Amino acid sequence: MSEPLILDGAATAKAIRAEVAARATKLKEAHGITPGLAAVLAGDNPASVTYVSMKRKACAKAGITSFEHVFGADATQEEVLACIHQLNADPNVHGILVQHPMPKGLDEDEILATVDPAKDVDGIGRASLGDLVLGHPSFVSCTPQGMMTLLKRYGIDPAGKHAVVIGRSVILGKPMAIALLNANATVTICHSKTQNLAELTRQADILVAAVGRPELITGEMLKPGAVVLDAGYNRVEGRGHDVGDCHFESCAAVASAITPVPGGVGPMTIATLLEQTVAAAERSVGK
Ligand SMILES: Nc1nc(=O)c2c([nH]1)NC[C@@H]1CN(c3ccc(C(=O)N[C@@H](CCC(=O)O)C(=O)O)cc3)C=[N+]21
Repeated sequence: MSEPLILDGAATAKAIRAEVAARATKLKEAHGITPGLAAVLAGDNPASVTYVSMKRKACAKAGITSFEHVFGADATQEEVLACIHQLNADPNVHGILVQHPMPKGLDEDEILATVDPAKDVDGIGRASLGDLVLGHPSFVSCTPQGMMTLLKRYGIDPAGKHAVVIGRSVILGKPMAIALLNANATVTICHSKTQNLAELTRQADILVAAVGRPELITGEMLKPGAVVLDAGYNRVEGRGHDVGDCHFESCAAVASAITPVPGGVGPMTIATLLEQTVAAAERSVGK
């Protein structure tokens, strides 16, 4: 097999962020508004803290104002809900991101359901997920949407392909499976109780790894020529950067196209969040 196509999420995200910045400038000039994104964080999950700080920097560069509401791990449901209500009512806030996972003791479902659907730029509230299932998506969970954008920009059409999604989380595996189905793929969803995982992954024309198990997927589990999208970001002791759910070298030897970690799916997640925030601000002025 020749060298695979590297699906360069970092470069693609950079192009999207430039488009977002131009749209933000236009909103400012035409309507005098600056898009605003609020992050609500509780507890000190290290991945969440990293993500919120990356998001803050990306917003600043794209001309989006960011707001942060940080609670301790002992925050009460009432405090967090009061914060969401306040953000729903704030005209300077066009997007609200509730950092997942919320600490145990908080009812994350209720918190997400309280976010105004018009501001659910992270796409994981009931209304957004329902719209995705109905086939007329409003805001889509950022990581799946980022992967779909990457496929589109590289001219990879899922229609008629067998897509195998590993993982069934509400922010990743489930919405990715639905998005691929909406794009006319034949979709199989695998998870921790799946038997004969390798037998299924070997049938994948498009393989999406979204389980949070470092290097679970190896080259011998792939069909030659598969397109591999790795949404994993695992902290592994002794490795200088996050490690994906796929073993890169062995997978790259078999795949026709593959996302690296870092520099693949991660940057697309942030670019999508910015894109959907600008879209929310545009909709708020009726564009
Ligand atoms: N409501 C919610 N929505 C999320 O989208 C969400 C979340 N909660 N909780 C945490 C995870 C984590 N996440 C990442 C985003 C970008 C990178 C990313 O850009 N990573 C860089 C590497 C960054 C570095 O380590 O310097 C890369 O892959 O190139 C990683 C992880 C979004 N998440």
